[in-house]
Amino acid sequence: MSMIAAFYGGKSILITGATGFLGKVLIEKLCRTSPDLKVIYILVRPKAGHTLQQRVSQIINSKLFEKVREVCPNVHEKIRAISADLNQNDFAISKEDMQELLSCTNIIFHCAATVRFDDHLRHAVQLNVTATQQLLFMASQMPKLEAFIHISTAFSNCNLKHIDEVIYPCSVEPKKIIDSMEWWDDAIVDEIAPKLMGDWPNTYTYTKALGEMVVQQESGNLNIAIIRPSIVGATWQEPFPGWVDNLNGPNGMIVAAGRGFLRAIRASPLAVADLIPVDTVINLTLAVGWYTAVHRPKSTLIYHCTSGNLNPCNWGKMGCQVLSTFEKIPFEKAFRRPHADFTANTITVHYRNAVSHRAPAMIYDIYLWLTGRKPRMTKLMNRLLRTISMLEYFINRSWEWSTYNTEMLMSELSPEDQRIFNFDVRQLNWLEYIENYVLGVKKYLLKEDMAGIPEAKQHLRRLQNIYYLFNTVFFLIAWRLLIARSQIARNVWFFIVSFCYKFLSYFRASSTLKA
Ligand SMILES: CCCCCCCCCCCCCCCCCCCC(=O)SCCNC(=O)CCNC(=O)[C@H](O)C(C)(C)COP(=O)(O)OP(=O)(O)OC[C@H]1O[C@@H](n2cnc3c(N)ncnc32)[C@H](O)[C@@H]1OP(=O)(O)O
Ligand SMILES: NC(=O)C1=CN([C@@H]2O[C@H](COP(=O)(O)OP(=O)(O)OC[C@H]3O[C@@H](n4cnc5c(N)ncnc54)[C@H](OP(=O)(O)O)[C@@H]3O)[C@@H](O)[C@H]2O)C=CC1
Repeated sequence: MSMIAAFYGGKSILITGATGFLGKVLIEKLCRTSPDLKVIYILVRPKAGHTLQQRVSQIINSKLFEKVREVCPNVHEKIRAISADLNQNDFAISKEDMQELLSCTNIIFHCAATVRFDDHLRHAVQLNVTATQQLLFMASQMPKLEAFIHISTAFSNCNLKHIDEVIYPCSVEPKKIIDSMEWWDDAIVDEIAPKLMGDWPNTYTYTKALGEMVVQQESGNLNIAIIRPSIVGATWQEPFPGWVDNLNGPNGMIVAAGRGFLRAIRASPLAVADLIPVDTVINLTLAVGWYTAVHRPKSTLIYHCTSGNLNPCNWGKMGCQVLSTFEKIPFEKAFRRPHADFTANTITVHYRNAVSHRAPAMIYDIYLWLTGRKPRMTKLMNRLLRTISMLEYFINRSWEWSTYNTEMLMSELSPEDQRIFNFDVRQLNWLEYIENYVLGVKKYLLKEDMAGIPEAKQHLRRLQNIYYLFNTVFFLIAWRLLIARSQIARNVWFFIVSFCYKFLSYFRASSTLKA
């Protein structure tokens, strides 16, 4: 019998960020392994014309929840959506709902965050710091609370090279920043942001570091743990391999490479690609929830959920496997044949951006314009290059994260729990994982049918022929222009033509003699 699964039986669990990438996998695993849990409260905001109930139904009726619907047919009754906006005071939760949450909650998983790298500092502080502070305040009023699990990121200290499972202080106290945000206007925030952020590359990683400090400072008597995942990727094993549903992190790059937009990226092929499957993160999260509640460690434990020190894979190997998977499983509607490489040299990057990214986009836009359609490729390409520029920081460096607490927890689990809540990345076969990842991007993110593969291959062959034709025409025009302007080019051309003529004459003469 799984101790972890049994632990969640009969429990009331509060989840923030439940509609997000990690949140969905968390609910799925909880409902599948502990169908006898009492209730999962999820704090959800109505969005894009969808009511709360519609948002929940969309999740429960999705492919990801296929197994859950079998194991726990009354899953609709287990999930109680509470209208909440984490940007508002008291999260804009109604009095009755708040009362129920305060009196019933046993475990909190705090996943909500803004994960955008370019978010305005004010918004990032509001969600990643102030909302965390407010949630901790709510937690302190929950008599039945057994554990508060905060999801942070392994990159909250990306300004360091070696990172231990401890909280590192930021130079300015989070409380001061929260207070200042109330009276600083946007112009002041914009001016002061780079000074506050120092050597953090973006508002996301900086505010996640502040969020951890808040957790430490406001922990009081709460039983808290922090989980720091690195770059979270598609599912490895559960509920099925390759599930992914957003364009964050590597996903967008895989789409861009598979559709032939991405041709070159500034990256160190030997830098460690610290990817971690989302189901591994969730298994660790549930194990940490159990351990924190049952063993009540004396201090707040931090768990690194990373792959680099236990089973490293570098960007070079990952990129090769992504590209070789496209050969077998091409994406539909490719702009060009997938071919991309990593380059470390800045001049080469500028050259490749001009020749391999911007020029084809402009040529295609001219073609669209000439055929009476709206040009769009240059805009799309600029967006891609902007995204790449934000990701570059993470693919040109390696970090070392120690994993003592994570390994300690692994050894505390029963063999049954080690199997059901597996977070041992040493068992991960990268080549197989990446192949399933690319397949998952095609099936679950791009929603492409596998039956379309022959047509996609045919399309790539057509693109290849267009590429050869374009290059030949381009070469001939360039050569013709050169000959018209340069005596040297004319001499070379004369030499080549006369050489070919002599060779052909000799070949013809010798074959006539033989006959
Ligand atoms: C040699 C072979 C190469 C083969 C590929 C190999 C893969 C290598 C990849 C390397 C990737 C490394 C990634 C490292 C990441 C480190 C992460 C740290 C971990 C974390 O803790 S947090 C989670 C990560 N967070 C993110 O990834 C968020 C990043 N996103 C943003 O910050 C913003 O979205 C961004 C990129 C600034 C764009 O902002 P904006 O221009 O305002 O666009 P929108 O977000 O509003 O979206 C508009 C539009 O664009 C679509 N979109 C968004 N992102 C992408 C994308 N990456 N690729 C393609 N399209 C994207 C979005 O869906 C919208 O479309 P609409 O149709 O709705 O308009
Ligand atoms: N994905 C990754 O690679 C990594 C993620 N993490 C961490 O994991 C956690 C989850 O990330 P992930 O699932 O990828 O993020 P997503 O962007 O997929 O999900 C974010 C969640 O937060 C919710 N949310 C955002 N703003 C509000 C608000 N004002 N009120 C209520 N809910 C809100 C979103 O709700 P809505 O659907 O309404 O927008 C969504 O459910 C984060 O803490 C992140 O820092 C850490 C390392 C890597």
